[in-house]
Amino acid sequence: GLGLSKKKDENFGEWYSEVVVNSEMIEYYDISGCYILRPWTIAIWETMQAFFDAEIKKMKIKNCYFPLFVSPSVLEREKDHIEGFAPEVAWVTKSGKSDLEVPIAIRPTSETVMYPYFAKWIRGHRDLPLKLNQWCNVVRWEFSNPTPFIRSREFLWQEGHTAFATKAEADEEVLEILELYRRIYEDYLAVPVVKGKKSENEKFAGGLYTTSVEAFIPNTGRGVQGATSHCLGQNFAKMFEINFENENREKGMVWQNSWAYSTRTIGVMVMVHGDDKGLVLPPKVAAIQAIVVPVPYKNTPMEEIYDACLKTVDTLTKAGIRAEADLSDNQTPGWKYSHWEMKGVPLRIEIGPKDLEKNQVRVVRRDNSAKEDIPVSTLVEQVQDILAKIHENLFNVAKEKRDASIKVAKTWEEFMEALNQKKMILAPWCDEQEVEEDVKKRTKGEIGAAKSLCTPFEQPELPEGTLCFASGKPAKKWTYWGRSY
Ligand SMILES: O=C(C[C@H]1NCCC[C@H]1O)Cn1cnc2c(c1=O)CCCC2
Ligand SMILES: [Mg+2]
Repeated sequence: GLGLSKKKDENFGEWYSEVVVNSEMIEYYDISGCYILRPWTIAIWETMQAFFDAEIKKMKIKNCYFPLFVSPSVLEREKDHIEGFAPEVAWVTKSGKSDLEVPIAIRPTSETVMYPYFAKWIRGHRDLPLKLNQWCNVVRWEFSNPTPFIRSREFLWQEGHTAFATKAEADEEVLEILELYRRIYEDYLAVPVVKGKKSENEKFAGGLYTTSVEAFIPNTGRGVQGATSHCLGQNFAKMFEINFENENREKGMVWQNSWAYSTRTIGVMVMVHGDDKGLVLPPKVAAIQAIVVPVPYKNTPMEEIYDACLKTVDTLTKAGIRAEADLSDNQTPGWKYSHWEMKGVPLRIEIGPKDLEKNQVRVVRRDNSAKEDIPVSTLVEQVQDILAKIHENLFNVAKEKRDASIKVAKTWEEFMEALNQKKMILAPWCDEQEVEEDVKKRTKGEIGAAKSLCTPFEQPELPEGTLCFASGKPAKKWTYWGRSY
């Protein structure tokens, strides 16, 4: 088929939109901010889900399902939680022709849906820890520019909600889940992320502290919050009276966490790895890892070539590699090459007459276009090795680009220069909330203000006397700053 009409480095927004459509991941929908997720997307989502679901099952976390609908009294119970978000809540006000007595909210997240029942189910310390997760959709009626996967009015996610007798248990789980999110990005999507803590300003208003994995899109110079793992402290326990009787028969409130990753992960992967030929899929999440294409030659009999293609698919499939053959007889090999490149299939395997003669196949990598002739006898192990190399290369290239986008800034001038160069800025900060507010005010503009992205757990050395880049007060920590999605 035809290639992309937009280039990644020239018109990122339109390039992205074209890639997600031409790779058959997304179909646009008639309601703004809503998108159809096609099988090519769901295959990616299911692979990550299989990993994450297995991992949380090892942690004795159980899946459940709570209703989509929330009654207003409950939704508005936790004040800080809701006031900042109220405009984003979608409401059902009618059924058929008649108005509902009381409007019903559609869940934007499920803390308030679940926690009245946590209060009911948790009586004594034997009921703890209570650890639930649900795979569902949520609705947030966002107004800023909708972007497939990155910012949509409905999205798929998992949301974990856990309750413990002690803070120590909650703290430990927050980091255990955060490590799973790092693995989703780095081990499955080949996207480098930074683990860190959100500022007071940026944390989940209803919580005690928020940790996150932060990605970065070099082309737009914007950070993107990849996934979050919050310790809620006892805030919601107080609101919803979730308390228990401990061993000494004392009444105590539970310590809670909530954590989520969403289909936003897929958008980050597209933005980071995609190129001017289309999507580039990391092998672990590719629905098809190797596409076998027959290359006819003048009057050679096609049956032999087709048989070789099907045999190759069979051999690879038996070894656990997701392989398919494109034997459609109404497209040229060249058309097929660009079609499967657009869809981001990591490996193409070409089989023509000379390959038959030499009992070999020609393998072409999607990430760097490298070509290699491989004897059929060692096909499986070589394909497995190449797929592993593709993941590694995608990660390394993305990490180099991300690291090249990081700039250290110690003064306001250096900060502003780096910000305007679309960098992710690592700066010493006094950790004062008003100073962050001030940075937002001073950087406000057409393309959005800068804000803190996270305070990385890996802190560089902070020499005595280092001053905050924004306030000039004594700096307390190194923090990443930047514009964001
Ligand atoms: O959703 C969370 C916190 C928490 N929810 C559960 C999973 C982890 C974590 O995302 C924050 N949040 C974001 N956005 C909104 C809300 C909200 O609570 C509530 C109202 C509408 C918009
Ligand atoms: Mg939001």
